[in-house]
Order: sequence, then C-alpha cells, then structure tokens
Amino acid sequence: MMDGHEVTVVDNFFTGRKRNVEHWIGHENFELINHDVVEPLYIEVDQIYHLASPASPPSYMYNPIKTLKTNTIGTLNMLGLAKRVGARLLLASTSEVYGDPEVHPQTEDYWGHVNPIGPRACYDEGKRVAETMCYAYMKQEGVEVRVARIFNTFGPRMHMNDGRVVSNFILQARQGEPLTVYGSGSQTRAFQYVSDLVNGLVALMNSNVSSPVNLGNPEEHTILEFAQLIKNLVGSGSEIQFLSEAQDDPQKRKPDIKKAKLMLGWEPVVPLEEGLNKAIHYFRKELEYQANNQYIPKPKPARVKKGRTRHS
Ligand SMILES: O=c1ccn([C@@H]2O[C@H](COP(=O)(O)OP(=O)(O)O[C@H]3OC[C@@H](O)[C@H](O)[C@H]3O)[C@@H](O)[C@H]2O)c(=O)[nH]1
Repeated sequence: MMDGHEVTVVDNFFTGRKRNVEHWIGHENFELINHDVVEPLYIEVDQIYHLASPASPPSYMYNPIKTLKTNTIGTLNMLGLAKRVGARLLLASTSEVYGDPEVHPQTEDYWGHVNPIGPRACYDEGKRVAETMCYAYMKQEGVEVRVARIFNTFGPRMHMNDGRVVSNFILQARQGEPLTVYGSGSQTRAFQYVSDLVNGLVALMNSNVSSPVNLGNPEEHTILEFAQLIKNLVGSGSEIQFLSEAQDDPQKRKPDIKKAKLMLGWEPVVPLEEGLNKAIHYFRKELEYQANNQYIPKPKPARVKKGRTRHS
C-alpha cells in the first residue's frame, strides 16, 4: 500500500484477527473481505499472495479436514482466479514439505520425508499437493506461479494462544509458568523474524524465479537452548518442564538459503535476540490490552417504579 498498490485482504478469521489490520481500515488503498477461500472468489487483481491456512500445529490439527480443504480446494480456487484474471500467484508453502528431514540443512531439491497418514499430514501433504497444483496450472494453463517454502517465523501480531513454541515460551516466561518443552528439547529449529519473511515474499513475487525457494533464517538452536534464551530475555524465574514428545515432530530443521541469496539477493537481517525482544514487547502490550478490555457484564440496576415502595 505504501508503494501505491491497492491491497485486498481476504480472511475468514479462523486464526486471523481484525485487530491485526484495523489500523489500515479507512486507508484508500485497503480493502478487507470476510471470505473463506474454500468458496470461489471473483475479484480483479494482478498478484495473489495465497497465504491462507492455519499454520500452527495445534490449529491445523484442530480441524484436519478443514486444513486439507483450505490447502486443496482453496488453492484450486486461487489458481482458478489467477488463470481467469491473468494474475501471478505466490503460494505460501512450508518447510514442513520436508517432513522429518534426512537431509540437513534442507535444500529445495530435497523431496522430503513425510508421514502421509500422521497427525501433521493434513498440513504437510496439503501444502505438498498445493505445490503440485501450482506447477500443474503453470504447465497446463500458463499461470505464473511463485512458491515460498517458509521456515519457522515469529513476530508481533502472532496470536497469544497460537500454540507455537515462540508464543508459548514468551507467555509462560512472562506469567511465571513452566516453559513446556516437548520431548528432550534436543530437536532443532531456526527462527526468522516476520519482517525478513515479508521482504523475502515480496522479492520472490517480483522475481522471475518460478521454482520453490526456501525463506528462513539459518541460525539453528535446540528447543532447550531456545527456552533458556527466552527465559533470560524475559528475565523470568520460570522452570523448564519436559512433556511427552509430539508425534512425528521433525528432529532437525534449518534452511539452506543459497538459492534465495543468489536469485533474489535476499537474506534475513534481523538478529534473533532483537526480533525476540520485539515479540516480547508485543506480548506484554497484548496482556495489558486483554486485562483492560475484557468484557465484564455490569449487573443491571433493579427497575423501581416511581411512587411505589417495594416490600419483600
Ligand atoms: O510449547 C511448546 C511448543 C512447541 N515445542 C516444540 O518446539 C518445536 C517447534 O514447534 P512449533 O509448534 O513452533 O512449530 P513446528 O516447527 O513444529 O511447525 C511449524 O513449522 C513451520 C511452519 O510451516 C509452521 O509454522 C509450523 O507448522 C517443536 O519441536 C515442538 O515440539 C515445545 O517444545 N513446546
């Protein structure tokens, strides 16, 4: 919008929130449509960022059929829209297409190691078939596609109850509750800050790279190290609590970003601690907001008719 583009946001608010975009409402380049991409959409656009789908494991596992519909029928609808209006479509794919990887770090030419009938399959396989659909539309119908494989991302405007590790640990640390580590905590992840991802998505959309590109920050940590880091940054005395391992949890994950560097001139620039401090600040404000804005119904005053005294 700041570059002069007209932006239409389409959301069914399953995991999104109006509050995340309310500061744009009224801007002449902004429009918000309450719509589920599982239903067809008829609008005129030049570029489609197809970001729809719950992304947090608890959210996408909550209703696996809906997750599958969003990633399959939703993607078909968006590709159909792209074909009809001649738009370019960018698919938000995921590092989860690599499953529990046997190649480390993960390069784009790795085919992945996914359990097709496990609890994560609705998302992993949903995104894999979404990629397949993009390339079928490209080959058969000439639709221009871009595929971003997004690695773990965090930042302000994440939902506090999102259920992913960053929001869980920050909330737990702030509230003095134990930080819940699933399994031994030796599994690794590499976290990128949201503004780096947004820059990568825009660079990819406007590039001529139609094959998949990893977008992530390659700085890798174990989840246990990550718990300690957040505890220290929050200044919290919370304990660390080990819970049972999540089924099919990828044990190692780190993007190889050579392709993005070479072909998009992109790499993440926000250091992990700086990004985490921004997220911690946001969650502190969110907790204050919640405390001040909870709707507590006021008791109705008794209606007393004038001129008459009530006796019990
Ligand atoms: O409270 C928690 C939450 C999570 N974890 C662990 O922390 C690691 C990261 O878990 P998250 O839920 O944040 O995210 P995951 O890496 O499992 O999945 C994510 O992958 C990349 C994206 O496509 C998605 O955002 C999401 O599916 C996992 O090993 C998980 O078991 C904890 O130890 N404690």
